[in-house]
Amino acid sequence: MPQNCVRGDKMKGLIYLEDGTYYEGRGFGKEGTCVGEIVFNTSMTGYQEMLTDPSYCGQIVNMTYPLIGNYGINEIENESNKVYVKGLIAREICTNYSNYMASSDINSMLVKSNVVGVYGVDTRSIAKKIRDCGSLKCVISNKDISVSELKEILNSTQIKHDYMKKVGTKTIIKLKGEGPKIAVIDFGVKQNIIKNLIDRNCDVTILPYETSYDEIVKLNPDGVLLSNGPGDPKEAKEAVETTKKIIKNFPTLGICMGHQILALAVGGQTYKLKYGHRGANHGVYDIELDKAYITSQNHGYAVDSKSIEKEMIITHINLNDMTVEGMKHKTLPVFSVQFHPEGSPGPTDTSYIFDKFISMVKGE
Ligand SMILES: NC(=O)CC[C@H](N)C(=O)O
Repeated sequence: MPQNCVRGDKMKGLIYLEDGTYYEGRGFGKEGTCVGEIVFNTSMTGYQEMLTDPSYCGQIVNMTYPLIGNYGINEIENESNKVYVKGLIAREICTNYSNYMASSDINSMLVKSNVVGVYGVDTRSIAKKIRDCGSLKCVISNKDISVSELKEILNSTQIKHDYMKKVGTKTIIKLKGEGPKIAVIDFGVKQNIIKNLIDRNCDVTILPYETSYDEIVKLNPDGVLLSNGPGDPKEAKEAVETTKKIIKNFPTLGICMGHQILALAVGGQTYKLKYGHRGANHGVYDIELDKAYITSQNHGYAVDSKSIEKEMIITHINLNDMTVEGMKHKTLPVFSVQFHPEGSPGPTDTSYIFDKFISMVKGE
């Protein structure tokens, strides 16, 4: 059993936010300094899924749950084959894990993946700060560095918004199955979305997000899934154009980024939320089923409800802030959700979304 000692027990850790606030803690993970958008996640578990979720690409994640690492890192709960989170902030880090599945600890994972970590700070007060100020640019470091040096780094570093290019498959991946042929447009797809399709016997083809409409037609899929992914949906201009054609000809499901791209494709608008939704217990109301669900969420943008009214019907709303969580097309077999029906981390109570999609694809 590894000892509960983080390599950085003596390592300094500093967080500096663009409004001038700074926090002193200790360092862990890879020794270094990184700049990114700071976001907070309120899940009590699921740090491994979060670290490997491509939708977090470029972001520094502040975990409000006070103990991170206690069940270790395993070979199974990866949402991709890389750590995409840029930096990690925790109240307390545990490397003395206790779990039969674990084969490594969170500190080793961050070191191996070149990810900077800071712990020993009040992550709940940081979350409150983000809630008050809205989305913030941030720099964290576990090097021997001063606050004024960090400020300088923050001001001189521009955050590049090219995350979509960094994630997702670059080649076509085929996963044979006996059921419906599903083409997944990969904006940074989570493995558990693919797993949900495979569990339903689908024949899955994962396509780079820049795949042309003609190439999709050649595959002759029974349905198309627009995946989750990082960044601003408005940057996926070509994908929006391709989606306009896809929805006229194929049953389509959009998840998270896919939902936002679908909104843009029907002439709607998306906007940046003040501080986003990231957690495993966001209440969502399914209007058609008259039922509330606890969902897993990770998004910083949302669909403007008024802007989609002409083409779409709103099917789900967020019970905290009443933002759009799901919609369906008025005439075409096309629908989408902002939350994550695959959970991971989080409840899988809304996995009925996948069943609904498969039924739709089969024309049931
Ligand atoms: N998980 C996702 O697909 C996130 C979508 C988009 N990048 C957002 O932050 O809103």
